Amino acid sequence: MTSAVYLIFGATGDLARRKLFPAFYSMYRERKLGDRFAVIGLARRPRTNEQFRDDLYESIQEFARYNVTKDEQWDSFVEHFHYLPLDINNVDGFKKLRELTDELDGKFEIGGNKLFYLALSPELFGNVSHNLKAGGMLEGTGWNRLVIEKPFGYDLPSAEKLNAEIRQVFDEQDIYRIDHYLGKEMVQNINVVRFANTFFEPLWNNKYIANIQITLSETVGVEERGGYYDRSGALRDMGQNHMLQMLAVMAMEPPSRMHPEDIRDEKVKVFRSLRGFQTAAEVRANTVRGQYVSGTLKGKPVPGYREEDSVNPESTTETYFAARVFVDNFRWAGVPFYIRTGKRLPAKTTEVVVEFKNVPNNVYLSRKHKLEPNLLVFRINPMEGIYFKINAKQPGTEGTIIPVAMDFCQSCQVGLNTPEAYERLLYDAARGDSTYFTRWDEVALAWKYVDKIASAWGERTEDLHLYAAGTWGPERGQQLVAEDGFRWWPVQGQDEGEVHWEFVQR
Ligand SMILES: NC(=O)C1=CN([C@@H]2O[C@H](COP(=O)(O)OP(=O)(O)OC[C@H]3O[C@@H](n4cnc5c(N)ncnc54)[C@H](OP(=O)(O)O)[C@@H]3O)[C@@H](O)[C@H]2O)C=CC1
Ligand SMILES: O=C1O[C@H](COP(=O)(O)O)[C@@H](O)[C@H](O)[C@H]1O
Repeated sequence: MTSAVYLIFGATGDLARRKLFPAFYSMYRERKLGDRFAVIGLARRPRTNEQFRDDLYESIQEFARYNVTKDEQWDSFVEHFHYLPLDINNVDGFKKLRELTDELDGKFEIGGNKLFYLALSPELFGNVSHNLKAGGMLEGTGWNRLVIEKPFGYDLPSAEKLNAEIRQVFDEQDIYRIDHYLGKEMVQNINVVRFANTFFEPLWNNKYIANIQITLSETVGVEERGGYYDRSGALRDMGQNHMLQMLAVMAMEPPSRMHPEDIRDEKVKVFRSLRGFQTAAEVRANTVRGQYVSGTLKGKPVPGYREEDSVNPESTTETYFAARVFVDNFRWAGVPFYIRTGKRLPAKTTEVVVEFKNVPNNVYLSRKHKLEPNLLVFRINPMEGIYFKINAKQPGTEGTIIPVAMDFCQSCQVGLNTPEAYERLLYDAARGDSTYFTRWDEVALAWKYVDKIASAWGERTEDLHLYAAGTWGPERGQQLVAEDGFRWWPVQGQDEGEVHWEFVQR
């Protein structure tokens, strides 16, 4: 349990409401916060403490994992929450902030530790850092940590600028860059499955693995987020961060110890080994971008991307992105990693599928049995589990071979109520554990890789493939995998009952 004053910049915003406040409540209920903490909500609009606490209650009621009622437990939780109107661009406000922080620090016996959470648009990050220093917020005893949200820049040059601004004030070790996928239970489980079991690691290489597929599909459209998304697109919104991070976790070498820097060093080696694209033609051959047009999802008609209110009606921003990625090192030479993500796809799901090579000599071929490859599937989100597909004899037959599943359904056992990524990450930042936050060199290398794609795409728009909402993206996305003799394995989503592992006996 760590004592700290949590300063939430952007406390009236969507992220704070949907993720951060519910995370505080769960941490409190699970006794991870203890009693020596305070939370100061900061934003420009005026709010009294009472109004802020009412907003807090509503957000927890709507989004938290625990039920909440206005009882004694609530009273003792909410007394830790305070609000201060503050314009980040005005340093004078930071003096008041210092006074309130000191007052709460004394009242709750915190000892000077401060965690600054920037739930803000990234253009404000530099000014906040500067004014935190100028306003005297970083002086005194205890630690000061900065938690920042994605997107971390728009490309490598803008990310470098942002980083330089922040680094004028904070050391790298005190900066916690959020990639909330790293906070997901099953992403963290990938390392455990890989490094705590005897039978996966010997197979984890190009001798036995044919390809790895990472799918991050969403049923939601862009809705009211067009202001941000239309400038970003799927490649920057998901590809540069969540998808490449998951790829790195799958591909990294075992670290010598489970120390944050050792783990991040191994991920950096993966990023350095990514085969960068040299020409626009290479980019076109290995990537696909698409944009949804109107279609039907879950039986309901939905508008196309360009028809969304918050989007430019002539937008060429991609809402779907797929790529064939190679990690040019000893372990992975020749193994394609296929990654894809899209909005308005038929299912909300994140899955990582490892497709193994077939046995070297199929002794069953004479019986006309084409063996299905073994699959190991990490089901990340929203269902959580690990799934293994193997070939077995169908009972009662002369030797008919069928694929069967070994299915560890984590969410069936512990429910969908496992800690949310934000809870875990907030807790880790407060404890000073940066394992599941991205280090600057990872972020920079990921931008370097993605920038090549973005700039090749920027040169032409002819290859923006349109796909109907409710489908699995453009046909070209299927071809990308088929060209290598593979296919996307169907993923299991929560939203679409018809999407399932149709070839597996459950
Ligand atoms: N929402 C989400 O689910 C996710 C968000 N993110 C990232 O988190 C960050 C915040 O996103 P989100 O909450 O959606 O954004 P919102 O636009 O909903 O909130 C922005 C917040 O910033 C405050 N703010 C804006 N300007 C100032 C200023 N000059 N001084 C003080 N406060 C200011 C606003 O309050 P006020 O107007 O009162 O000043 C508001 O509280 C972004 O970087 C976003 O990309 C990342 C992943 C998911
Ligand atoms: O970072 C983002 O992630 C969400 C998807 O997150 P999930 O945890 O719900 O899978 C995505 O909708 C959003 O566009 C992106 O900014």
